[in-house]
Amino acid sequence: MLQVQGLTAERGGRQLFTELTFALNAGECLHVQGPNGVGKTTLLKALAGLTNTHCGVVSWQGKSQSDWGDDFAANLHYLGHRDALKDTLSPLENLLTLARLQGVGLSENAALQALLKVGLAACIDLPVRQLSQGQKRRAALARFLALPRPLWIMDEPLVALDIAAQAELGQWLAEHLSGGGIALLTSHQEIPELIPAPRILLLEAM
Ligand SMILES: Nc1ncnc2c1ncn2[C@@H]1O[C@H](COP(=O)(O)OP(=O)(O)OP(=O)(O)O)[C@@H](O)[C@H]1O
Repeated sequence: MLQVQGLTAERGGRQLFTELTFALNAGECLHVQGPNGVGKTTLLKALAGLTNTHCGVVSWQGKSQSDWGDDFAANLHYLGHRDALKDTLSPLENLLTLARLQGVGLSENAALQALLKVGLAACIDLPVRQLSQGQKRRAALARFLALPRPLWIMDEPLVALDIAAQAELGQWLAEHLSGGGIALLTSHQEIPELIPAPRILLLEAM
């Protein structure tokens, strides 16, 4: 379970959100909504433990982020505006390198299966710098499928994806949730139908 208690953040001297409190159980998805600049990315980064620009308590499985320390990251995948891929490496090398750096066992065959699932059969060995934006995003999504983690945090995951890939992402999210995973995402686009439907958190300008 992800628990958020009294989360407050400001950026550049401006209060973004204050005293946010909610909990997400296994199988639940939260769609964070709100206008540009309201603080959605800031919230997702705070929940992923990628910023310290906030105060309040974020707990995962009953233990606070600070108590988890560096081990917290192993519970989640984060997809940000940038795809966090090394440009000179192929999608396959990116995936295998990530797994190695994180000390996770991932066979080449399992990595290939994930890359095929995200539709990258034709560019598995190309350096990422030669991929289109949508292909880069697919390559970034491959790690969600190759390295199972219970918490998925996705900032505008639909950006650059074509219609077919958007529908597939909806399917992967649904499978993740039905397997007991938790997901938080932002999207200015309508997200493909999920079962169960996401809960909504609307951030409003303060
Ligand atoms: N590094 C930074 N330093 C100062 N202010 C920042 C910084 N990053 C973001 N901000 C400010 O924090 C506010 C919230 O930004 P954030 O990216 O969280 O918004 P958002 O809701 O995700 O917006 P969008 O829908 O445009 O992606 C914005 O007003 C932005 O100008």
